[in-house]
Amino acid sequence: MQLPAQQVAVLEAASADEATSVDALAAATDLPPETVTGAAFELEEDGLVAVAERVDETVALTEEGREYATDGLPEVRLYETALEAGADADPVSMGQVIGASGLEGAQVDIALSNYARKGYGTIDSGEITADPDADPAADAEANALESLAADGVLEGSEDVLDQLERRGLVEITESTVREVTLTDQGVTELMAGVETAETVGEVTPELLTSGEWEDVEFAEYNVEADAETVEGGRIHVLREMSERVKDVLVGMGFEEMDGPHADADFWINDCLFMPQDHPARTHWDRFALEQPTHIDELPEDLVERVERAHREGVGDDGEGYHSPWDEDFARALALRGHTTSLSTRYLSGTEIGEIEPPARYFSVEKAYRNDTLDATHLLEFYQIEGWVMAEDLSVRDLMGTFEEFYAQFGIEDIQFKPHYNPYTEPSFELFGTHPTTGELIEIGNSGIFREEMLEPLGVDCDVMAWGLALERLAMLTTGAEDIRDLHGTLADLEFLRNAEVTY
Ligand SMILES: N[C@@H](Cc1ccccc1)C(=O)O
Repeated sequence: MQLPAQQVAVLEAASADEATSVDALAAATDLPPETVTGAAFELEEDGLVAVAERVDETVALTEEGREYATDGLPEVRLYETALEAGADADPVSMGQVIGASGLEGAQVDIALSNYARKGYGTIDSGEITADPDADPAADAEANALESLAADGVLEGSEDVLDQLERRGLVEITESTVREVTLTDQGVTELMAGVETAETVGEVTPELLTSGEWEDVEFAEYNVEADAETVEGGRIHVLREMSERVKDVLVGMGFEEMDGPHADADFWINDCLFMPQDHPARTHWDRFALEQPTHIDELPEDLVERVERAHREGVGDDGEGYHSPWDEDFARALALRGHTTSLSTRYLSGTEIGEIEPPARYFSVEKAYRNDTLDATHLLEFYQIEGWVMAEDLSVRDLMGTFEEFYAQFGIEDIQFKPHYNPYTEPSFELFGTHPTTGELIEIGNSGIFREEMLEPLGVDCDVMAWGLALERLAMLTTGAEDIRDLHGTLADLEFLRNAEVTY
């Protein structure tokens, strides 16, 4: 009989006595596994082979699992230290045992939450006891970890495996394994002689113009064959997040602001009543521009009013810093350290003319700071800037706006902390709880703009305002624990492929 080349290869590599896996056949035939699978199904249809399927579980230690396999499970370490401290006789202070155990950070919680569950002892009102009969050598979880680390073989029951998976110490992956065995008919055909039929995988212009297509045999498609996973492109999760934030704010009645990334210090700081000798205005914190160094145009009358506010203060009592002020310093260009520069531009009337209350504006744009890169800081990040201009605004309005905004992302537990900004009074920092670590993370800064800032800008009603961090919001909604997983060179591709913007 005649068969396509791949089928002949698989048929010849398969055995009647034992089942051969697709991977083994792929190695033997030098064909990709998906081609072998396709050929095997074709052969099965012709009754020449039997294809059996099973699901294989592979268990691998996670980084944390590997760590515990070497150092011991935190609860076992706690137990051993408790024994040394004599907690098998009398209760001992927890602080003392934890200190002596060398357990740190999250490991302390892990130790405590597993200690009593596994019968190592009790923990009650700050004191710990150790059950003298407990036996760490018989700890099924520890033994399973050890055997996995030593020879990749898991010893232990399904329950232990489940528990280890729940604790994030092992990762279980399932894969379908297909095995091929020759049937009697296959053996008969092989003995009678199987030849390779030339088959054609696709129609080419040459086949069509030469008319050869009429005589060739076409390979059949098998839509069930496993194929290589093709990762398509997608919109970056931060971009999606930013689009979603914009939708939410537009839905709340806000209009969008737009403006330069590199801007005069005048708009970034001076209009915010930030004294020119403020520490955030030193070259340590800002990215200055080398070329051009200064802005060309600033509205003269506004410059004059801002200078007066800095030098003489504002209001009847002339309160303020009475600090020196230099126009050349204000004209210097830098990458904006916050997008509040857009707010000052709009509030001053220079962008779209005088704005009448009630009005609401926002932007979701990049800001740049010479910070130290860590799990919650990037050198460039997105700020969700916003402000509301109206008569008689209060802190309740500010808090209510945040509650309404964050609730749309499923965040219902924001917390406020009194804060200080040179340009707002009162001021509040906002915090949210990280969904997996439970840590409070700062997600924004806000307040009610001071008269010293608003008067020179020509605004004579209340303005409440904020700058929220888009990446931090994304950490709360996606569960990313490190801002660098979201973007930058260390970003985890697997995470970026799968992360969803929830709301
Ligand atoms: N500019 C502030 C945020 C803010 C804007 C407006 C009012 C109050 C605070 C920051 O970057 O942290």
